[in-house]
Amino acid sequence: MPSQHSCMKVRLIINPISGTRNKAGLDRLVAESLSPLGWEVETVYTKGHGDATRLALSAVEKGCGIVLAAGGDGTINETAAALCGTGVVLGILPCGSGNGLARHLGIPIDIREGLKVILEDHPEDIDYATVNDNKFFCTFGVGFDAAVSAAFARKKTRGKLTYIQSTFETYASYEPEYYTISANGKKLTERAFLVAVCNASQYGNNAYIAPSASINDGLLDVTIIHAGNTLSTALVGVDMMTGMIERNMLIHTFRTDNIVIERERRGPSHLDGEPMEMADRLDIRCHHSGLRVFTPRTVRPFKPILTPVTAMFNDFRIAVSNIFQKA
Ligand SMILES: Nc1ncnc2c1ncn2[C@@H]1O[C@H](COP(=O)(O)OP(=O)(O)OP(=O)(O)O)[C@@H](O)[C@H]1O
Repeated sequence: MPSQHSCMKVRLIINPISGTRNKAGLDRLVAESLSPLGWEVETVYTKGHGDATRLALSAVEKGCGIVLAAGGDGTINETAAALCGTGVVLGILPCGSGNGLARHLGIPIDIREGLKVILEDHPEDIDYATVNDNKFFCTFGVGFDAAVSAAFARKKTRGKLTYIQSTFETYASYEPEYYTISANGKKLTERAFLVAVCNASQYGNNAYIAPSASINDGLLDVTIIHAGNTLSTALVGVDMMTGMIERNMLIHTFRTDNIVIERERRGPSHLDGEPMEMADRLDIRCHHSGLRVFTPRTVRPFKPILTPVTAMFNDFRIAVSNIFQKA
């Protein structure tokens, strides 16, 4: 198969604890699947937080032209952070619990199908963003979503069911906070359930917090969920899972290439689903076309209800087949 990246040195970074999928034999599966491209694939494993950045940086230094990351949004974030502006192409093999960036880009969650995207050899430049110099590629948030990320990180198990459990547990005791938001020459202060700044359309697990977001428009989609009562806030969740959040009365959305969020004190936030304690002032910027990623040549356009429901059935099918497959 002719490839613009033939004879390329490739590093495969695997996070063994991401998601619930068994990773035994994944290195062999990747090497076999990509053998038609003639790439020299070296596999390394992460041992803890920050490892994927270190391993991706050393891959760049060694002259690798491609780095493949097998994990969830945390692993993709750490890997991609080292590749921004280098021209080295990131390949995403979704093995996480949420897989928000992969889902946004239309990369199949089935790993064998995901490998076909790499075989298509179709790299594309996408935007990324920074919050006080920390990079994110999918979503950043303060408020309820940050609290859920922190709760999820404390759990001993991973996967979609643990996310759902963390969401309900957090919801039971969550209190909205005040935020002052400055963007596009305007300033507003309000008590919000959450403020999400989105480079991509979803948190992961088909939770569409910004269904219209484009990842290569040089802009971030901001979704503010106003503080409401228990029922109206629960309905936001339903609209988010069906891709209909923009029509919800509790939502305020806009686009910008930079935004400042101020809160009363430093506190929880999340970057691509990874919890992080951050400052009271959050300076967020979009960096246009800063990362090169393998993407599918064709992606079906997003359709409310249809796209999320199809994805949900597909996830179920993959979960069942993963039970019977080793890798
Ligand atoms: N060997 C390891 N042991 C424990 N933690 C690890 C290891 N390697 C990486 N990590 C950390 O695991 C965390 C979770 O990884 P990741 O986000 O990829 O999976 P996930 O949370 O299951 O998926 P998603 O982010 O899509 O929901 C990251 O913070 C990462 O730094």
